[in-house]
Amino acid sequence: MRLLVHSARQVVTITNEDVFYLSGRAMKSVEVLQNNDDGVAVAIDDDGYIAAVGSTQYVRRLWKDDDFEKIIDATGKCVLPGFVDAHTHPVWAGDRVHEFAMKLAGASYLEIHSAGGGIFFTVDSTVKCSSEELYQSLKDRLIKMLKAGTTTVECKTGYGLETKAEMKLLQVLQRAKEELPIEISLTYCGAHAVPKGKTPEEATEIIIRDQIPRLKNMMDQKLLSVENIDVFCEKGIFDTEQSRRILQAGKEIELRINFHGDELNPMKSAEMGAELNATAISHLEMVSKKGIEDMAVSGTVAVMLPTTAYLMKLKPPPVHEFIEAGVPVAIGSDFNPNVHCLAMPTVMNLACTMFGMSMPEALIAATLNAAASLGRGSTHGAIQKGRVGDLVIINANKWEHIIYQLGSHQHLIDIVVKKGKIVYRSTTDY
Ligand SMILES: N=CN[C@@H](CCC(=O)O)C(=O)O
Ligand SMILES: [Zn+2]
Repeated sequence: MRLLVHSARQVVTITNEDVFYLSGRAMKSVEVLQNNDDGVAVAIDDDGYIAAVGSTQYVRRLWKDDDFEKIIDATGKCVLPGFVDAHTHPVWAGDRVHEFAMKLAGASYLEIHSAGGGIFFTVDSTVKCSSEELYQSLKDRLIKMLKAGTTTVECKTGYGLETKAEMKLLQVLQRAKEELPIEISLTYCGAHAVPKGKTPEEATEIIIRDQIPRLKNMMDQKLLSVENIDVFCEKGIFDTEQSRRILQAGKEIELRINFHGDELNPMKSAEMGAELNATAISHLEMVSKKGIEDMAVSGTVAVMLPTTAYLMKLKPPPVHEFIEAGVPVAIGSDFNPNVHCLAMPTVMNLACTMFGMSMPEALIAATLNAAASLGRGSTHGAIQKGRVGDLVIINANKWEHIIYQLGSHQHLIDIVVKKGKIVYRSTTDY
């Protein structure tokens, strides 16, 4: 056995049902094991999967202490599933702190983008960097995410745009996937913006005729393992029909559809995504009622991004309409040079304060439902026998502190476990 965590004050299992996600009324509460005698324990096997969860006495009867490679005494602490960040753009160079100042002074995101800033500024800085430089900054960001409790993260390309540069970003992410202890779900997002000097139609053709076939070729040669395809479906970027063609081409090479839609303008992205059986759609501030209904039917996950709405002062998306309609709602940090947030505890706090979510809703959105948005709803995001042994152990006697104590996750997170291995321990930092 790889790991025993025992005597915890609480273990938040999320659910005891055999489900891939939670929605509707089932999001109102999370399953918490608490035992006032000798606390609660989790045992993780040699392959990194959860072998047992229950009272410390029960779990300790199943094995001898000598059977475990490592034992953690979690007396007085709470154990949660590792967080799953459903949406990030982590590989880029050149910060945009100057644009933050412009936005504070009133400039809008699309104004900055149309004037050649925004994504274009980042692309210009990124393409000048070597793969090694990009890898080192990516690694630094991913390790910070891990220390903030994220054990699985969706990572997009999108700051290369041209074919060669996009393939380079995919390779940098692939290296991180192979070398780092955080699990990565890799997303190809060549359609993040229309490269300068091209029309959206020309860019769409290049993506379909050149980039996607190259991607397939590299995947066939096992040089890349990309899981998802993304596009920025937005007025002035890729329209809904161009987005549909790109996503369909990705689907044909067996990528899951997971894209940006209905953010700044109503685009009927949700309706289009549901038609294509998208796994997930992000943002959705401007979604229509029909779009919500269609996503409920197709089982598409709605990925809400509270940091973006906060920074850009967007109208909050209709989170409760999604939940009541039966759509699985997830959250993500949307880490990118526009929104510099690496920590899911902060995202959960903003989901509550900005979007009116309850703490159980925010935690489910940051674990099981985020896992579902990455095709991992049956294996990640909950502490159940047979699921991956990803844990966050916090120095608090009630799990809600991880959301309530805004900006304090560094002080609360004691240990992060990925597949039964300790990948971060706060004491080693001091
Ligand atoms: N909307 C498109 N992509 C990002 C922003 C990327 C950028 O501004 O660099 C987002 O999700 O918010
Ligand atoms: Zn994004």
